[in-house]
Amino acid sequence: MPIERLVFQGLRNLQALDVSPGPRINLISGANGSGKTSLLEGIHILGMGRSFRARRLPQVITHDADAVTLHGRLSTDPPTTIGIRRQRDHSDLLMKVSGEKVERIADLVETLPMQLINPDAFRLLEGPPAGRREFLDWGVFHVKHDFIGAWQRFRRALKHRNALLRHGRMDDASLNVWEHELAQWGNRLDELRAEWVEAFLPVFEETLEGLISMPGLRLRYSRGWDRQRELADVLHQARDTDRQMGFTQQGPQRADLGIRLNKRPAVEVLSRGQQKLVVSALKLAQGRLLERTTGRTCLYLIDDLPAELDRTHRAVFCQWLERMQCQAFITSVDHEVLANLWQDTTPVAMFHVKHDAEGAGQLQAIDRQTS
Ligand SMILES: Nc1ncnc2c1ncn2[C@@H]1O[C@H](COP(=O)(O)OP(=O)(O)OP(=O)(O)O)[C@@H](O)[C@H]1O
Repeated sequence: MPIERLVFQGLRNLQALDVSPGPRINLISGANGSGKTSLLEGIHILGMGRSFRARRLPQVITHDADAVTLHGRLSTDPPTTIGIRRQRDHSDLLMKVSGEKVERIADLVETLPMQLINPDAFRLLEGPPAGRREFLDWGVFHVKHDFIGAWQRFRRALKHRNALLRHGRMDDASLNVWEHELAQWGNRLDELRAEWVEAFLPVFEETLEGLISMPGLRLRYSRGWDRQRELADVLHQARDTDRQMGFTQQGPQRADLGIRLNKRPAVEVLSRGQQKLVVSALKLAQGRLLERTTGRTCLYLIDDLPAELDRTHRAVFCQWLERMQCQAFITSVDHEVLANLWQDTTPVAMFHVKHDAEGAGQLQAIDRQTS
């Protein structure tokens, strides 16, 4: 569901803001350093409980402020609100959904499904498997309701097994207990992931085909341990080597999404631009599958689109966003580049971030065309 109101205070260089974004395409323009990315960052924190560029949340608090407070209202009936507050001198992150305090980031993620497309996101193909696992689990989390329970039980069992391995004690009875739990929930995670990948593949292939023709490209899920063997046996037999290493070497915590072109790793053969299109197709396909399976839309945060895609691919990318009925926040230095890419029937809201001599950024609505 789209965000219909944003109220931010104490976020980087941005002055306190209270804006009503459009339900579909929101274009944010402004000079370098004006605060465009900071706006996307604030929305990202609302939905994910963390920044996409600061390791620690206090870094996003305006230099002379005590706290950052972010508030969003979603156009559900009745409206859903999300509130986040982080004080500089407290380590706790206060999170509220519809006025109720929540403890788990998963509650935010569930409330506001979002995908980020920025220069870092384009490293999804070349980066470590953890990024691709996160991508995979985002999809599974939103469409498979028992995923979070299975994931939490699996993580708990993994933590206990790793602790026993590290302490170096030959406590086989305890290991048996946690390995049993680990195998049970690990197998469940694998089933859910495999089912999701099966549904995702055709959507991804269709989306990619719409962006660029790449017939030899294959996406393959690997579960993290030998396909021919039971997880329980793998864990049992690996006890000695796992003890030496001090952690569990095989299992769903090592799963990956392999992306290959004509049997070679895609990163080795694709140009930077082609990699960007593959990642764009992955991200768009996530939102399309979410829409198809749950009827919910995914919010897209897209940082500096003109810099990332050429004119033709930019236009095709925007057509997908239009078709998907999703809400998107797209930044660029110059709004002219993005303003004419949309059909007359698509509601487009435009904002400009103006910054003063001291560097403070002010978000202003500059135009709006709705159908
Ligand atoms: N904690 C902070 N408090 C105040 N200002 C900050 C803080 N952190 C960063 N800034 C400043 O905020 C400004 C906005 O940065 P931001 O990355 O959002 O700009 P941008 O419009 O996306 O720029 P670009 O087009 O160059 O990517 C920068 O000038 C930066 O120095």
